[in-house]
Amino acid sequence: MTRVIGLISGTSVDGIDAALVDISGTGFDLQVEFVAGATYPYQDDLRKRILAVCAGQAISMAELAELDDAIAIAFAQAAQNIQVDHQPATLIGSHGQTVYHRPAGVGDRENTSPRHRLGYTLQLGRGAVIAQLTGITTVNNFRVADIAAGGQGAPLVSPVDAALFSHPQEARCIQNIGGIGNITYLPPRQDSQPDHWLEKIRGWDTGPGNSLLDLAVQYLTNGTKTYDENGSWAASGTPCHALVEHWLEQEYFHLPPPKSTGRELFGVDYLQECIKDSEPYQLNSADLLATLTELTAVSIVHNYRSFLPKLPERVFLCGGGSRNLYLKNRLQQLLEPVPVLTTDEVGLSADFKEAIAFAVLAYWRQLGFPSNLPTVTGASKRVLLGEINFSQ
Ligand SMILES: Nc1ncnc2c1ncn2[C@@H]1O[C@H](COP(=O)(O)OP(=O)(O)OP(=O)(O)O)[C@@H](O)[C@H]1O
Ligand SMILES: CC(=O)N[C@H]1[C@@H]2OC[C@@H](O2)[C@@H](O)[C@@H]1O[C@H](C)C(=O)O
Repeated sequence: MTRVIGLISGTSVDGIDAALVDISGTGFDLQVEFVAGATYPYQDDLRKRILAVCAGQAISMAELAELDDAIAIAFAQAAQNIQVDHQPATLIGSHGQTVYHRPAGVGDRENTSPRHRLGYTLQLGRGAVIAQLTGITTVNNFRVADIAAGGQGAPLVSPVDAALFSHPQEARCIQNIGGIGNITYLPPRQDSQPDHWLEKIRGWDTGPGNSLLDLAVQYLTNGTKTYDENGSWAASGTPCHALVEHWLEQEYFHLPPPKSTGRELFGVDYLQECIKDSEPYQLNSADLLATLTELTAVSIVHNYRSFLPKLPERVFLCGGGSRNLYLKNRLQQLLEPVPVLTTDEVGLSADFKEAIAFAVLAYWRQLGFPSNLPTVTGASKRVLLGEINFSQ
């Protein structure tokens, strides 16, 4: 049994999720026991600097170095805090903070080969610094090896979903709704030989999760609120279906997987376009929020109906968006009769699933187990994910 800390701050940039877990087993046959989880919000100034860089603001190399230091120190502090009152961990898996993601094969429309260009991705918060500050071996930089092998470098949680949520008879979808949404499709495990089962797993980024909703709430409240708690503001409005239909024409929703995205596409500029599009309809604030929430729900379901081999028997939500009850209800209605639950209902924290996943990815890296799934990321082969930083 290895006690591992998983750390991530996602595209919402709301803070560092830390999970303390005990892991045993090998390959996809793992036992993962959740010991503790907590979210450590970024200091206001650090969050603003990160969001500015994510929005494309230019910074000097000196500022980049300072930002990287500040993030690494905050991550190391989160690792220290989560161990208080617990037996210490011997391994850390740190995703870091994504500040830039350029998916593979996107950006050069002239070239006829869809995957001709390597992706590029940057997660700040150096693992070597976290290892030195905590005294714990730290695995980080998980995405780069998959990208070097021609993959998207995301989503990486799909193999972890496969280990934790697969069912012998049931096809399942695990739908993360963070800043960005991503899906893992898990065919029934009993149906096929292990290798064949792995090849049938699918996963990709479905598009916006909460990113547009959070930005809209900040815009509508002049920054006094950061998200639509429980979706109650959106629930008080009426979605404009004509706008949703129009927004659904966006190329990303029609791009077949493998695909990944980020705030570079579904960020501030995208929201401004949406607001401009909405002007002729004279929507009030609640209607605008309801319409953006509808886009998140409809785009997820559009992805399912367009690209899954078949609809799953059950869908399990995770990520902060699973707490948006209006969004959850809309997903339930649109996917009827498929039940839409949360991962909590099968015993794994919806809030800390991503942090747990990076603990598992670090554990796999330490075992020397190649953990990307080429059918998900589009990589040419399975590779070891993550770089190991020893503390001495
Ligand atoms: N009670 C709630 N009601 C509605 N929305 C919520 C609630 N709690 C959290 N959220 C939403 O969840 C978001 C954070 O989700 P999460 O932490 O899963 O995202 P992330 O991990 O940063 O993103 P990603 O998975 O794309 O990397 C918040 O920004 C907010 O929009
Ligand atoms: C580049 C990057 O950080 N991508 C994130 C982001 O947040 C959600 C979605 O886009 C996802 O696919 C990915 O993270 C998760 C943890 C993943 O790799 O599975």
